[in-house]
Amino acid sequence: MLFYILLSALVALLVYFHISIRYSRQGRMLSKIPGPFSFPIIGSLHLFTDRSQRGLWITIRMITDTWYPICKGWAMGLPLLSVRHPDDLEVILSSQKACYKKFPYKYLRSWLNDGLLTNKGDTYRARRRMLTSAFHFNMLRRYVDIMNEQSGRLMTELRANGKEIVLDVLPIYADVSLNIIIGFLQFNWYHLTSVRQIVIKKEYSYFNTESAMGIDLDKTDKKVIKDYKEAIEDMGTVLIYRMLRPYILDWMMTPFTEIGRKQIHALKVLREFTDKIIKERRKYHEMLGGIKGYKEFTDSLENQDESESIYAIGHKKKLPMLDILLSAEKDGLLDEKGIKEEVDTFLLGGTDTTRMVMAYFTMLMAENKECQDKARAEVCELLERSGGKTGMTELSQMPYLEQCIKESMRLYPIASTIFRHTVDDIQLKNYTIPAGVVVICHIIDAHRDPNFWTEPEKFDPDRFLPENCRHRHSFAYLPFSAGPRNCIGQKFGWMEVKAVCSRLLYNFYLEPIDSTRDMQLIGDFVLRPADPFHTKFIRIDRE
Ligand code: HEM
Repeated sequence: MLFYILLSALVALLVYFHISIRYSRQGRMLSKIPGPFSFPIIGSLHLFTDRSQRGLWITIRMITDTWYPICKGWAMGLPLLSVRHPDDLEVILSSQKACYKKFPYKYLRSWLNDGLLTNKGDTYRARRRMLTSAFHFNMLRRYVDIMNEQSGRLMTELRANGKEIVLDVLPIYADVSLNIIIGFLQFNWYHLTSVRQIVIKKEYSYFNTESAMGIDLDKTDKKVIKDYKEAIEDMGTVLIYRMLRPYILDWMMTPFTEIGRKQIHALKVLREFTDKIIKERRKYHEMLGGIKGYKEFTDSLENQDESESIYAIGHKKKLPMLDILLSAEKDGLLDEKGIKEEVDTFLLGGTDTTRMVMAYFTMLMAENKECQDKARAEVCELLERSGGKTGMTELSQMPYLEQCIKESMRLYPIASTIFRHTVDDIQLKNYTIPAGVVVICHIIDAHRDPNFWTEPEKFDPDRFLPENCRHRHSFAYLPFSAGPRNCIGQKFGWMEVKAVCSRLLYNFYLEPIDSTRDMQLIGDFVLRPADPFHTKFIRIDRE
């Protein structure tokens, strides 16, 4: 008897839950938008029968193609709206009413907390303003040296493989991108000249000069970096797992489940890595007499003389990323937790992204020989004069290489899908959407929409000739997103990718082994191939 009473109560509760959601103002507004059939409670989750990462990718593509250009869905009471048309993307990404992030970014909060990627409101705006100065042109100029050094080192390693070698391109760029971002955070040692500083760097650098700056990773660092990369991959798996099972709440991520154990272990590794980077930088400043406050630093920016030496401690005019955070801490604008959140965020935002852009560029150059030769001719003309190095001047004079990278990022946008949460009603092209909806922005579908790109599957860098871009919808191409929450690191990432890709073409001919036509894609933090992808590298020997 008791069983039947409880069962009836449960059914009544579920019916109430269903009616109160679907027939609310929000539900009624969404009902006008087309979409797949939604069952009570589970909504459209029944479509996701294959819950692997491959299955997820295929189902989502099926949904966005079938219900072009907009569709709604439900998942355990959560209203979802899928958009891909540039007009709708423009409204969503430009709107202050939709610059919030909840699902699925909330699954990253156990790691990134209030870091820039996951934060919102006034704290977000204050931090974004503060961190923007790390990407000032004068700072970017200095980072070029790190990029040069790192890409040179990668080429030396690749060249040591012999005249010809077939490699899986996916892991190739992992170390170079991680080392460059550590260099960006710490800006260690590079431009420090005093003897005292050189002694300090040897004694106190956890990521000693060799590892952080990439001359030679020693064994300890290699293990640390391998574990770190695996932990990021594990967090990607956790993210997808939880996106498909929104009923799993944070408190359920315990050591008693496999997925809980995976997250706990990954977070431990990620935290240790970040703590070490911060600890090392603190020690460095202690040795040099302490860091200035943020206010003193920003005041001095006002009167900056471009030619001035900016690196000697005590005379800083611009700071590397981690020093901005430490100086903000000194002025009470940020605490230790905030520093960690931003370091974690930048490590995530700045490694897998650039690394995968380089990988797709390599695959596509190998498959498109004419474009490869043309880009190489441009690069060689510049690099033969500079002794193989890429300074700011060289990087600004590679228009065709840029077109090739842009076209790679069109076909394979690293952030293929991003999400926003509406906090007010918003008028899209054909529908008004209510507050409280998760908007899924399918950037990859906009990049391959035949209404905006002729023969969208074809690799054609000439699409990015200035005369061909002029009349294109400005939201048909969004590799770095757009609007108030666009990529803060785009100039840095763009420079890094050019530095590495130009050196690649200068050092190697590329030939296809696997084909991008057969490549199965999956998406977690970034868009990746599901399987290894092989390309042949043929060394170019010069006198
Ligand atoms: C070529 C490589 C890169 C691509 C394609 C890329 C793409 C993107 C995209 C599409 C977003 C928006 C994500 C969203 O709304 O969910 C984003 C955000 C972000 N990116 Fe990048 N990114 C790249 C490189 C970098 C680098 C090198 C850094 C750091 C140095 C970085 C740091 C960030 C951060 C912190 C955010 C969050 C910004 C905010 O919400 O205010 N990215 N990136």
